[in-house]
Amino acid sequence: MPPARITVLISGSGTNLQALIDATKDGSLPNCEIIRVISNRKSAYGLTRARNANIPTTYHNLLPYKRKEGVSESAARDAYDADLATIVLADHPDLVVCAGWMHILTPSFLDPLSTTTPPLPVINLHPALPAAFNGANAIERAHAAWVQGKVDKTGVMVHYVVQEVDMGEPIVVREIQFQEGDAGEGGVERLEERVHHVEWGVIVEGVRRAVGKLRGEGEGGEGMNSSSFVPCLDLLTLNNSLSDIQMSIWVQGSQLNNIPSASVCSPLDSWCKELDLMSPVFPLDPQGKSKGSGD
Ligand SMILES: Nc1nc2c(c(=O)[nH]1)N[C@@H](CN(C=O)c1ccc(C(=O)N[C@@H](CCC(=O)O)C(=O)O)cc1)CN2
Ligand SMILES: NCC(=O)N[C@@H]1O[C@H](COP(=O)([O-])[O-])[C@@H](O)[C@H]1O
Repeated sequence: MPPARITVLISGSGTNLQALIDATKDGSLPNCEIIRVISNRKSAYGLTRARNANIPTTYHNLLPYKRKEGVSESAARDAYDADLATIVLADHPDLVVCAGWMHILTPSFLDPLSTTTPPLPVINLHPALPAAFNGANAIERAHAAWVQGKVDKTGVMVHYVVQEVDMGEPIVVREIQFQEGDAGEGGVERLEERVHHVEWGVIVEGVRRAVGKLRGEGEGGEGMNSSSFVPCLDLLTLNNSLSDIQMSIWVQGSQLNNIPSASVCSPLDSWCKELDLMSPVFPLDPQGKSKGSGD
């Protein structure tokens, strides 16, 4: 079977792109190839990561569209997105991954992809739980809600992209419990660091599942212990210590319940091992410099 062709959209440092690049090389994302990286920001360090990995890159900026005489903001965005779809479709990818893409995608982009045969799926990494903090700055907003006592956890998900922002069907969801150390000076930054470490694993698992689904490999995707796999189990809640994993079960974005890991049946244990979630070692920080900022 030829490798799955993946196009990645970025806007910033590209640490999640780097996690995908590393995964295609170390075997944790088997038979997948990143065929192009597209950024809306010229200075995005993710473009450097792509070039270092010999992956074709495209810089697709919105400003020239907005500067055209007599063109409204929405018309400019439509034209921009239509051209983005043309760029993407020219490579005949199997999957598009938004890894920190900081534009809301309009139907001018989504419609051409959904009407190809087969439809070209778009997935997105979002640093929040389903329907919790949709849109930009989700980590900061979740932290503010925790400080105000409104939430006791946040998380990361990969979901299918639909027009309604961050409301597409979740593919993988992982909860993150707030910690005492998230309060006070530097609390947001400490939370962000934990969120990013979780993201680097979740984005790989999300792509693996989306590719598995494209290939008709069932819920868990290739390599999962699918015979005993609990299909609806998409979520692991890691509280402060890995030794005490709380399992929550989400189905189609709705949380069903929390069950203490002690009562977890063996298939889940094997699933945990399969995903290396029992290990205290999260995915290594993708190589390359620390998070930069987009321009
Ligand atoms: N139609 C969709 N587009 C996008 C989705 C989606 O689910 N449906 N996911 C987002 C990613 N994203 C959150 O995960 C997100 C990114 C950016 C914004 C946003 O408000 N962007 C502003 C501009 C911000 C900037 O340029 O700095 C905007 O587009 O006006 C919201 C959500 C990817 N797109
Ligand atoms: N709403 C989308 C969104 O907030 N995406 C976020 O952008 C960052 C990209 O980091 P990276 O450039 O280092 O991969 C990630 O934290 C990702 O969750």
